[in-house]
Amino acid sequence: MSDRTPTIGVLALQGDVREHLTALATADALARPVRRAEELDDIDGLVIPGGESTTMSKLAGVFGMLEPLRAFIRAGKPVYGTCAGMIMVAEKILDGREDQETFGGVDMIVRRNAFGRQNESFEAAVEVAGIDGGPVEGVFIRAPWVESVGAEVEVLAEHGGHTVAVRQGNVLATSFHPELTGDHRVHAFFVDMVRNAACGDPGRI
Ligand SMILES: NC(=O)CC[C@H](N)C(=O)O
Repeated sequence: MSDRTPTIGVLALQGDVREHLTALATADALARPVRRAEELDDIDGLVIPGGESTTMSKLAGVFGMLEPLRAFIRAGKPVYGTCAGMIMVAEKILDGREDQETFGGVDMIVRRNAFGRQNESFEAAVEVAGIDGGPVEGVFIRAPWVESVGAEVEVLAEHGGHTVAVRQGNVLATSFHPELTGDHRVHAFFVDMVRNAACGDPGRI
């Protein structure tokens, strides 16, 4: 594991950017907002925040970020998507806008607003594989769930019989928002993924 403090960007096109910057800083990373493709060259990993994936997708197109982000993910740089960010790293979306583009990276089908129909917003204790110290408090806000995954995808957590956290190699995704609680263990887990990737170890769990 590298001792260097990793620099982690938060995609700042739309969504709860500030909360992720704070959580990453607490988890011992240098955190900075990223809005332009050139800024991807200076970061070791990227968080895609929660927000509204249709807007984020549209803005990514307008700002010329779709292809650079796809290349960033393909290059093996660690990426963590929360909620709308999870949708953005899915290969396929259900209940999305017809022309909604994603960055991809995780071979999964994600259903937008899946929990939202019954219940707009709720919190639940979620046991996440690889996160020690008991369940994390999952904040679900019009959250997606993972409908199905390909063979390369590890399911890390489920809630109510639905997959809510996954990892495929360098890409981590959760339906819920750990940045909205004071518990930054999921961010610390991601910072470790970034450290391990920076020293050439894919750091699979
Ligand atoms: N909290 C969230 O990020 C909500 C995601 C939102 N429902 C979407 O489809 O993008």
